[in-house]
Amino acid sequence: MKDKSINVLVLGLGLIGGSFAAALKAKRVCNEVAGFDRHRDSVDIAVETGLIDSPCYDLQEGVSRADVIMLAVPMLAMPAVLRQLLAVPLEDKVITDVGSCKGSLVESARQLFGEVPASLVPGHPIAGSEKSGVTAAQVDLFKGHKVILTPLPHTNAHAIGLVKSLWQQCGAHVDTMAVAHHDEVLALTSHLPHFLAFSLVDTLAGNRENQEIFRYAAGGFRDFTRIAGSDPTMWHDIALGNRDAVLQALDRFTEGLEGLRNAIINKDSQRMLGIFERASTARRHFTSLLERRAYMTTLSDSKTMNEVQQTFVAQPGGKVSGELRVPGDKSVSHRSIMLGALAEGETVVDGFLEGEDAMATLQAFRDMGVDIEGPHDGRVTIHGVGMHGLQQPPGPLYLGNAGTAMRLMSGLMAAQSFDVTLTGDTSLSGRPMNRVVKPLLEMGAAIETSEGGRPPLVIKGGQKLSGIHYDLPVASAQVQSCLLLAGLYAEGETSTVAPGIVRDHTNRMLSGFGYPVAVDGDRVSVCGGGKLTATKIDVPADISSAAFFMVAASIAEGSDLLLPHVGINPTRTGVLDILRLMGADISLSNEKLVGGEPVADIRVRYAPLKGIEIPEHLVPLAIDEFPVLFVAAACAGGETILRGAEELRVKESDRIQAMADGLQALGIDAEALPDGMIVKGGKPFAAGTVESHGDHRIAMAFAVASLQAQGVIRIKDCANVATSFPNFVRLASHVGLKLSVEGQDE
Ligand SMILES: O=C(O)C1=C[C@@H](OP(=O)(O)O)[C@@H](O)[C@H](O)C1
Ligand SMILES: C=C(OP(=O)(O)O)C(=O)O
Repeated sequence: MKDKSINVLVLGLGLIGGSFAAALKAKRVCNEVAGFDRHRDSVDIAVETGLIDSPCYDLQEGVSRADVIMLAVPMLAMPAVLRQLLAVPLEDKVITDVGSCKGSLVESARQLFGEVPASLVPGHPIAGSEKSGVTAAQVDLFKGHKVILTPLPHTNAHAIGLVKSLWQQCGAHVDTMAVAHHDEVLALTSHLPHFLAFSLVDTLAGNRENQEIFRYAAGGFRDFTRIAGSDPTMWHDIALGNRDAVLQALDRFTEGLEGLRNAIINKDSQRMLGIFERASTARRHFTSLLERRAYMTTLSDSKTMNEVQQTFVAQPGGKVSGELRVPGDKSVSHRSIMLGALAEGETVVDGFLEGEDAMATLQAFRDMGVDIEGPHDGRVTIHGVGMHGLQQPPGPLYLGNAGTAMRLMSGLMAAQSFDVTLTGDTSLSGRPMNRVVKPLLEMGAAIETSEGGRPPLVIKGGQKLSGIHYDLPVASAQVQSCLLLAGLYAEGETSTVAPGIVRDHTNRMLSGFGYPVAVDGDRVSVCGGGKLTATKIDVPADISSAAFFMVAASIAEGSDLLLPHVGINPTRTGVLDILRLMGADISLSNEKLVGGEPVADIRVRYAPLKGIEIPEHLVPLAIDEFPVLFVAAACAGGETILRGAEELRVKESDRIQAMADGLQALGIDAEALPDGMIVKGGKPFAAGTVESHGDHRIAMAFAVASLQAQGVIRIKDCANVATSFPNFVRLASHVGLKLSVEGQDE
């Protein structure tokens, strides 16, 4: 908005009102930013310190000049201020506020005005501080923070747009929520922690030993109680303004605390460790999710306040050498949690992938009441609850970026006795789910999707499933696995036939857990009603992660790299076959079977590559490796043609388009086909900037390209690399890539 004709009046020049005025004034987007406060001093200070353009000492006169009136007074003062506004002709003036509870404001407005004015846009910036008053105001208080607007169905769209754009001018990200939902969410995430902090400090301060306590109070006390220094009046108002939701939150907390107290009384170590482990990983999991990506993306498609656009900066040239153990296999890690949770007994998993995708699955099962210890150095211990032991999670299960988690879990969740909703980030929310929903409905499941068969999946529990035979229309291991997992609970036999070879980790692992699986040619089936027995799982290094370094070593002269303990399950080795057809020098040693999965050490040495027509039957065997194989193709002499790979268009991004665009941006002749690509290779990559579209494999593929580049390659939006390959930059740099990360670039 650059509407210089707008006059804004801020009523209440405390921390929030003062900062809002200061940010708007600094941006020079309004004709005038005026300020009123019942303490005249505050108005004078706001003028002296340049927070506002002009002072307002007469409320009625100020209101009559304003187009937008921002109510930034303490919550319990809101009704009185609204009453004063009643006396002024408001015409089409937009009114908004910053109160922490929206229900009470809306109710006051309804009582005073008869109905809530269409020009009232309730708002709440999530950016406070334990400091208060006009002197604490800061021009950048809202920068990068979230503001939640809670308009009513009849709120004027122009008014919403205007308020939204003012907040955006202050640097905030704006989300929209329903009033009641806002109050419930804030009661849990903000109000409850504040009341606990006040109560803890008050309790300790009243203790006879208080001197000693405060003298020796260490980091834990400091961290937990910082917010107890907040403005008492404000929090008094919030307690009363959001009383019902706050009481519910306090009750939930008291119940949890009582559980912990009992565990301590009974010396119930498993219970205690369960609580601590769940909390500690949930904290880490959510911190990493919230710091970098979509938070409640289903509520709004805007990006979050914390969305950090990581950019990889790859310097040109170099080679790769030495030894590199890449992280654990993602497919096996997901499945180990799912089957371990449903097994009877304790399953120990080693080599677990501590990437965000697998951690999302782990967190989801914790949310369903499964005690899971770790990961500690790749080890996870799952205390299985048996086939019918999962509990209803407290809310939707958030699966981040992980398609595998959502598709496989939809099969399991369809068969539970409780309702559950599966959600994901922006990328996952755009991926097709009808491929699993359709056959699950045939089995008797009750599932609703969003428009076009997209997530969230709302799954109704208590359905009786019956086995079916299903011919998969696409060669998808996720669809096949989903049906086999649902089949564990279905009456009779569930059988599948895929139109090509798909990864078979589910069958192998089911057998490892003692569940009979019949494999007859391309037909795979299970009968429902059996049980899983806990086992030990050794997760091999992920061949899909190793693939980046196989290509790296193949394209950079002088390279010689050893990748130990990589999974070489024959349903995953398409990348080895394709690279060998292109002339790569790859040798395998130390081949063995660990926990039902074949592994080997893979040595790759530089060799000149040639373009090939990629045999179509290899497509499902290398489905995740094409981004980096396109980089190999660009370095190979001649033309490489891929067809029959339309599935690449519905991965974390449209991988055909994303790679073709990126290759072209780096000067490579790449033509996107509906189901593949033609790459004319043989010349180095030019310097340039490419978009990864938040897709981990696109980001890592272009990092590898830098080895053959003439200048710096900048790769945008790389935070999702952590979904499948934690520590990629460190490990890649260790073997020779010249890679660094630029923080926030926008
Ligand atoms: O079953 C699995 O673990 C996976 C199957 C593949 O997906 P599709 O089944 O969609 O091909 C693959 O792309 C994904 O990364 C993991
Ligand atoms: C497609 C992928 O994963 P998912 O489907 O689990 O998101 C991948 O890792 O390349």
